[in-house]
Amino acid sequence: MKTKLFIWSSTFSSFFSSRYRPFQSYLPAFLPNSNFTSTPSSSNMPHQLEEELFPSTPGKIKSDRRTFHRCVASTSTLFLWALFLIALTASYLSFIASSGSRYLHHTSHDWKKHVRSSAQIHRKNGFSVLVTGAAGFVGTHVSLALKKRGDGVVGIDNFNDYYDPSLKRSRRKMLQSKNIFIVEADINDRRILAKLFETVPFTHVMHLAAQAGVRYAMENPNSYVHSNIAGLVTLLEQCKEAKPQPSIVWASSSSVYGLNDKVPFSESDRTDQPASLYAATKKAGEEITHTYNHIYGLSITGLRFFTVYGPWGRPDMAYFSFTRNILQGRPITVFRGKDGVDLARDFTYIDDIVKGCVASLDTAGKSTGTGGKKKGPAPYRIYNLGNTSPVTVPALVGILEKNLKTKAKKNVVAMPGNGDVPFTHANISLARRDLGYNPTTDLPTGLRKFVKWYLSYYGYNDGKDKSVNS
Ligand SMILES: O=C(O)[C@H]1O[C@H](OP(=O)(O)OP(=O)(O)OC[C@H]2O[C@@H](n3ccc(=O)[nH]c3=O)[C@H](O)[C@@H]2O)[C@H](O)[C@@H](O)[C@H]1O
Repeated sequence: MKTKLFIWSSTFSSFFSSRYRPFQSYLPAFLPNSNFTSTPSSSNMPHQLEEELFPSTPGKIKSDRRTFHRCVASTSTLFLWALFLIALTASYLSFIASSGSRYLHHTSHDWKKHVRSSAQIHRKNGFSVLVTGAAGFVGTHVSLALKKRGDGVVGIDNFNDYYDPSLKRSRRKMLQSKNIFIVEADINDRRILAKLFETVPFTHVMHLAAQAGVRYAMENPNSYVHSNIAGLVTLLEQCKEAKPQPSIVWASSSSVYGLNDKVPFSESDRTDQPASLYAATKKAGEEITHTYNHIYGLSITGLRFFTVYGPWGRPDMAYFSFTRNILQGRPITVFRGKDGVDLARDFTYIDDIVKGCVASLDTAGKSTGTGGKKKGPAPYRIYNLGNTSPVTVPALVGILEKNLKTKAKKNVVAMPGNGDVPFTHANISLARRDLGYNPTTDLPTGLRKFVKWYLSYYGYNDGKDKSVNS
């Protein structure tokens, strides 16, 4: 708060002094002994002489009356500025008060009761898991799977509007019906994180909160730094201090392979040539988590997800927006690579991803530190979670057309230089070996399930289309 006030006052005063330099030069007119003058050379000069030597309008000598009028005008402007400053301070204080009350709300007796009940474990040797991004696509599915088998699950999500927040609220409703409580807060909020860890000794953190989307990074780069870098560090700081330290499994991305063209992509391949800021922040996340593993003994597992799709998915992704446009008779834009080559993705169905996440939690191994002190080496792992069979984007459109029984209006354009990569293809041998990961859903099967969900969720089955703003 002190820092904020300082920034405020210094911004205001520098603005004020640059804006009101002319006003300062009039002050000596009614404060004869004042040293508050704008021209250093004039500090010891009689007022009349100064006016003659430095008239405000070159070539003209000002009359006393004009000076007087300006003084009056400037005094009233100063008064208006003072009012403005008071209003600004009042609104700042009310903002502080409201965020304080949000914090109090979050830490109330009722809040703790909800958190504890949600974290309750209902199986032998079960986990209590903090799921960040729990109202997100993968977060929702993983939370449900953990709860179903008897683990305690508490969610945290900031419900931002990167895509339609009403979809996130519907997911939350579904989780609530299974007694999964989601705290509405940003992972950058240290106080709330501290309260959560104070309330529950989490055994694991499933960190899925992130600013997703490859192309949006050109529109809003700072949101990636805020969530994927700053948010990650805030969370790790909390985890490192926790007693006991939780084991952490988190979502990296296939995009870290960037311009790598060795296929299929293996974990040991180059990841130092990201093609987008999104990819760069995920790669940075891998380095940052390594540091926390090395210094503080946090057990870390990073999962490189390959274009995850399915029911309750993300409206910003191609399969989702294509479905919406096809149903509404609107055109879709299909990107094509260099020399007319089709783009391809190793599309991975959500249920397979969930199995990979849960297996990662099960095999994570313990963190070794406590209260910020490392006691010995802890596991640091990275796995690809893909499907191992890339499909081209036109083939994806074909499958959707078949399921929707509607032809798409396609605009085929060259892939813009906006962070996209031409193809992805996962080598999943490591995940198979260590996690028993074995994807079983191909794209036609997965998209059939997605379309079924989409039609029902957006009311097509009752003849309504609620997806216009999705
Ligand atoms: O694996 C990941 O790490 C990432 O996967 C996902 O990124 P992508 O693989 O780029 O998925 P997605 O946008 O669905 O585009 C799919 C294909 O459609 C093409 N595409 C896209 C839009 C469009 O209008 N036209 C088009 O042809 C496009 O060129 C591409 O070839 C996640 O969004 C991201 O958050 C991250 O998790």
